[in-house]
Amino acid sequence: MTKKIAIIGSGNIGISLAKGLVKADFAQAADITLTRRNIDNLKSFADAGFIVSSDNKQAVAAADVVILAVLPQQLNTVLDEIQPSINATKHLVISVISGVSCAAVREKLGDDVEVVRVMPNTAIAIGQSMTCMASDNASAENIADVTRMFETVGSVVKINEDLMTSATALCACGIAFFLRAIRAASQGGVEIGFHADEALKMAVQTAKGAADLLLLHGTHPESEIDKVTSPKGCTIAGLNEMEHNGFSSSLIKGIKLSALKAGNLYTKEG
Ligand SMILES: NC(=O)C1=CN([C@@H]2O[C@H](COP(=O)(O)OP(=O)(O)OC[C@H]3O[C@@H](n4cnc5c(N)ncnc54)[C@H](OP(=O)(O)O)[C@@H]3O)[C@@H](O)[C@H]2O)C=CC1
Ligand SMILES: O=C(O)[C@@H]1CCC=N1
Repeated sequence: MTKKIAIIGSGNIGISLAKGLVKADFAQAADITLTRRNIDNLKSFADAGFIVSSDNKQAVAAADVVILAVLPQQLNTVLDEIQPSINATKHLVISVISGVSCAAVREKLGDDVEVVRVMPNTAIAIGQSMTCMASDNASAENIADVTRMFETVGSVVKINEDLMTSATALCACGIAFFLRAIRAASQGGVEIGFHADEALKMAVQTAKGAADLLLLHGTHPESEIDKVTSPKGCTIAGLNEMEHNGFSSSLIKGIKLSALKAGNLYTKEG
């Protein structure tokens, strides 16, 4: 039997996940219920065959897998609301919410509920997510199921739960960091003579090539950089100028601050 999925909180990441699961043929749209308070914003998804609803309790009651995807500050209201509809023997709860432990979810939903915490990124919509996963009580079977689910929409790494906020910064926020780097490169491209659209296309393909070199060769970035930097050449001149201006340092500092912030997004009191 196909498992029914309820995505509670269908905003940026909930929708990206739903699209990715359908695109990867992991689920049919009709097996996924999308909830949010303002369902007018989900009209195109209803048209595409998803079930859309503002009734979280009903969505949970009809589901086998409950995916929590509201903002951390919206979570307590949702947990209080769905708690009476949760059945520990039936439901597997998956939370994508930053900074909220499996134990904190169980504190509201019940001690015997299996909870898996996952941290995908928005590239999940195109099957290219880097998803980190942790649980302190899910069965091996449920862990394997969740791994399979998220492997259909990208790569999955199982980590210790205490590293989940670090994973949030590096992988989930990381999408924005690399996108900003691409934007900056395209802005540089405009200054040196290209129209904005062609500069962006060139920067995007160059970034993709860099990532693919590492993925396909399995090499370290510096060894690929060594192949680009001709002695007395223009690459090393540009790279060193960037480093003098704090390129690596600013990326590292940004990731550290994001990780710190990710750990402080939620309070039990709401
Ligand atoms: N965006 C990202 O790249 C990633 C986000 N995350 C995590 O995912 C979670 C969601 O983030 P994101 O998608 O960006 O945020 P959004 O604000 O885009 O989505 C949250 C959604 O929750 C809905 N919502 C709020 N309250 C309720 C409620 N009581 N019942 C049902 N739905 C509700 C909102 O819609 P409405 O107001 O209509 O109810 C909104 O659509 C966060 O906890 C974040 O930490 C994790 C990984 C990556
Ligand atoms: O910015 C945020 O808080 C969320 C969590 C990770 C990505 N977006």
